[in-house]
Amino acid sequence: SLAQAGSCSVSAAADRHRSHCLSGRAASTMAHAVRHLGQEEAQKIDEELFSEYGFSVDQLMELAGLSCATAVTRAYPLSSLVKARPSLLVICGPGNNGGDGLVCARHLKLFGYEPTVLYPKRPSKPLFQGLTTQCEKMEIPFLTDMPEAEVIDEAYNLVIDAIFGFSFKGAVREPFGSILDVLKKTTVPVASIDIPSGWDVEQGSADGLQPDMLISLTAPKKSASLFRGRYHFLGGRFVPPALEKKYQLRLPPYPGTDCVLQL
Ligand SMILES: NC(=O)C1=CN([C@@H]2O[C@H](COP(=O)(O)OP(=O)(O)OC[C@H]3O[C@@H](n4cnc5c(N)ncnc54)[C@H](O)[C@@H]3O)[C@@H](O)[C@H]2O)[C@H](O)CC1
Ligand SMILES: [K+]
Repeated sequence: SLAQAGSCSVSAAADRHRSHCLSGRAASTMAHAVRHLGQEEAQKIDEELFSEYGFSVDQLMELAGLSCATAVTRAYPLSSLVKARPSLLVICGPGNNGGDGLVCARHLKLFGYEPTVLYPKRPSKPLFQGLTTQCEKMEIPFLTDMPEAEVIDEAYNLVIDAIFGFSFKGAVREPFGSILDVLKKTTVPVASIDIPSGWDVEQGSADGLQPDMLISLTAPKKSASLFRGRYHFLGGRFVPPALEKKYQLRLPPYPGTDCVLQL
């Protein structure tokens, strides 16, 4: 309200809640602030980070995965988990979204969680082999099959969906169609990395997965406006200002040294 707006000061704590503290007009301006990217645009920015800006995939994947682990820890701190063990299931797909999932699992293990990974389609590239070895050496178990929905609800506090990101297109192919069908039947919260898997990157999916959390990387994609879960975070604090300006991303300022921001 306007009365609240007058009493709000700009501080790190207020930063996260600033849209509640602004006047109606300013708040609606804020709502338009972060740009939502189309699929081709997201892929173009990604490509430019590698070609023009000299980043390697490994670098950005490490920062993306660390952001995801940090955001998950913010939304579901160890003290909030309902099961006796801090168990999580991380489902990784065949592309870079799956790679983010492996990095996220490794950091979550370092943060005190007990992640288990399902990684049914593994690319032969050294990057993904390395990330798999790192998880195995961290004593993160890998499942051979997708468990039934009831087993997931019984065994895990949370599922991390790292199946598809911004390059997903068309009808879901196996084995991921069956995996997503099971995931839709589970009642434990799902945290999706970058895109809720199975959603069209721009149009979403009316009968698709409905995650409790979405971690948008670099900038939210168009379908993020249809996200109805409790937690929407932005991560991937690696965008050079010149690139942000070129694509008019209008990213909200990350507080202090944080690598994530709740939207
Ligand atoms: N710039 C950034 O923000 C970074 C984001 N990262 C993450 O990378 C993904 C995008 O990765 P990419 O490899 O381009 O694609 P995906 O992981 O989305 O998936 C490609 C993978 O999936 C297969 N596939 C596509 N459609 C289908 C389908 N209908 N059925 C089955 N399989 C499908 C395709 O064949 C490929 O194998 C981004 O979202 C972020 O999570 C980087 O980690 C860092 C930079
Ligand atoms: K995903």
